[in-house]
Amino acid sequence: MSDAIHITHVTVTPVAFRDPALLNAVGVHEPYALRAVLEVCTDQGITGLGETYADAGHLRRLRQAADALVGLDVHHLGRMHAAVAAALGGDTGSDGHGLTGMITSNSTVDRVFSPFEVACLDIQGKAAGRPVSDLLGGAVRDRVPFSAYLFYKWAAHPGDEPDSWGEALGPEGIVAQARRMIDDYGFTAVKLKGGVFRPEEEIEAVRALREAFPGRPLRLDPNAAWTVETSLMVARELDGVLEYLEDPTPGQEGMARVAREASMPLATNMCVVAFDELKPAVSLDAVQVVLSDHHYWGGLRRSKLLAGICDTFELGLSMHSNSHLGISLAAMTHLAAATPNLTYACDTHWPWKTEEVVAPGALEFREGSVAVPTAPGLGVELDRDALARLHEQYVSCGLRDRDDTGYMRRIDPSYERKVPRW
Ligand SMILES: O=C([O-])[C@@H](O)[C@@H](O)[C@H](O)[C@@H](O)C(=O)[O-]
Ligand SMILES: [Mg+2]
Repeated sequence: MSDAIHITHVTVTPVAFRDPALLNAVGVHEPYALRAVLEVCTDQGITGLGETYADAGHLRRLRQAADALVGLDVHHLGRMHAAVAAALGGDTGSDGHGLTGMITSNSTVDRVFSPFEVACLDIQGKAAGRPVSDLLGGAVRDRVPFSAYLFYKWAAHPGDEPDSWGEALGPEGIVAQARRMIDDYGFTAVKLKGGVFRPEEEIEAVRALREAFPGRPLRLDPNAAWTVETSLMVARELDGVLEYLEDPTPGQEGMARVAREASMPLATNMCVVAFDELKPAVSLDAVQVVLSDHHYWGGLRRSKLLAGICDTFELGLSMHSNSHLGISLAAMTHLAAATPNLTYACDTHWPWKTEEVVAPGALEFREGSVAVPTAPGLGVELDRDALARLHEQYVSCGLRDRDDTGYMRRIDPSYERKVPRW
């Protein structure tokens, strides 16, 4: 029998990496995206990696949880989850940026536990000489497909030089962006982040994508910017064009009203974001596709539990993404590879990023997909110089919470966050 592997200490390093001026329903991305890199160290000398959000409250909770996990065996994930819950003692996080739905004390525990779980699976895999996908039941696919993730965007952050993507504020810019993303990465599915302009303009952009890329699955996600009536209008206009319509309107009741009449499935990463939201969603038939995300569903094994529930209730399963780095991409890839009913191309913000903390080579896009790493654990290694540089950038950039609305209001003081807006 293999030995216990005890956690001796955990390092939590916040980092900031450059992010373009991407527009969404609540404002615009700030010049830096924040992430936290976790290194879980053990008495066997094996270290595991995790990656998560780095908003100030979340960082504080990560550190509280880290102290409570010292001494536990990395195989005892259930005890670790309980230890995190006890350490947080009902402390509940908040969704300041308004893009990820309701946060409860249970879902806060899942959010905090997630990167520790990923790091412990990395350690278990390294100790056993097996990739993380094997610990999740084994890969059912060797490559994981991802979708192109298009954004309306400004050419630059105010005062900066234009980035290499340039401006995209209408159909022409969006089609050009899609073309480059498809040429560079080979994506086969395409998602447009909407909720930025009037719905008629976004319908036009989706139609332009359909014309430019016939046969490719298309998605539109306005992050609940529309009323039920507007959502139904868009659903009628894009009948036969969208693979799924993501979070057109706020709340399960509203989504259910849209779902009753829309021809395409509705997907969500806003109104079903925790286990206790599944039962009402199923009873209401509010959504047909759940976008999983191990960062808030409590890690990779609890995301597999979500997959089982979706399978049982005949819900489709796709994968959500925020701005992220390579540790997260590795975890997402292992999870998707080992989840048979994850049949949609996963979201990723990957192409928007120009800086990284993992050493190059382990994760490459080809034909829109990433090969599942076969090395033990997650199969990625930290680039320590890059980690130090991006940590310095975190210290000097001054950002401590994601605040797309606040940043937009600094540029346009008349900007208001409205849900729904149209
Ligand atoms: O990065 C963004 O602006 C996205 O809107 C992100 O925050 C969302 O959580 C996400 O991509 C989504 O699918 O809603
Ligand atoms: Mg979404």
